[in-house]
Amino acid sequence: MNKLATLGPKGTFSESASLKYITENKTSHEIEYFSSIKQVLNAVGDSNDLAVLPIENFSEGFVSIVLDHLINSRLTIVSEILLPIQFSFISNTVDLTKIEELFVQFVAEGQCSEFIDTLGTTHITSTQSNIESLNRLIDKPINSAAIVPSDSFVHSDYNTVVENVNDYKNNQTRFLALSKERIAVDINTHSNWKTSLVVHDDHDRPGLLAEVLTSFASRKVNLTSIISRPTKVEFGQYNFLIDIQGHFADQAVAEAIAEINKVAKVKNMGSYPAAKVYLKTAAG
Ligand SMILES: O=C(O)C(=O)Cc1ccccc1
Repeated sequence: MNKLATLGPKGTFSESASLKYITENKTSHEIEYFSSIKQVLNAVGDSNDLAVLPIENFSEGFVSIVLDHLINSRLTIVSEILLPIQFSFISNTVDLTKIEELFVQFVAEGQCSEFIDTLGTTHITSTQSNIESLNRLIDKPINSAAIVPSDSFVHSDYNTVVENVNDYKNNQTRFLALSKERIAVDINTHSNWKTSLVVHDDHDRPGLLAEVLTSFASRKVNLTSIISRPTKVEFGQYNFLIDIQGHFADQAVAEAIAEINKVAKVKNMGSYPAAKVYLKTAAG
């Protein structure tokens, strides 16, 4: 059976995204849970043919460890999955000034920064996953607290529960399904595709990025995101991860990529159906 690697233990948002991928794509993957994002990245292409990991949060932006691995790997993006993300603060302690230690996952910490600031000087212990945060609280129930997914715990088990401690009520995270092999999908099965590219040029020169962007603009290819990451080879050199609307088999996209190829190195990370964005509700 094919195995899908994701961040565990069971109950993480990454697991929810994996289940959504399996259901929507009708695959028969068995989920294998790893205790850190790094371990998931090491497993895909080795023991597992697929991985599902968070790549971008609504307020915190890109998850650099995943982004950097993706840029430097031979993995292909086969799907994006968007999930609404709500966190709760839980503790057995009622007087919040007595809390000595807060367990919070490193991607979650920034998303709940306003609430965490209200706790004052509480020691923050960074965890690898939100369910690790829950388990660490269960192991150390006195004078500690955790920030956990809102549907991951039994309310009556805790004396203090503060719901929706994320800074933005419309919080959401985009996950990617990464494959070691390209999976051929009929372009006609979806109407709304995205393509991710990594663009790099060793020779820093004026106007290169403008030329790249013009190749898309002149063909009315819409960019959905552009982000630079240091190459970590030479200071001041960057890879650009560019997401565009469309499939690499679309004429306009193919022509733009061919043109960019003449002036810079382009790596095609894959074309995949675009996820539907959760719109802001009247309640915020
Ligand atoms: O720990 C989890 O539940 C994850 O899947 C990682 C994560 C952390 C914060 C927001 C979304 C995903």
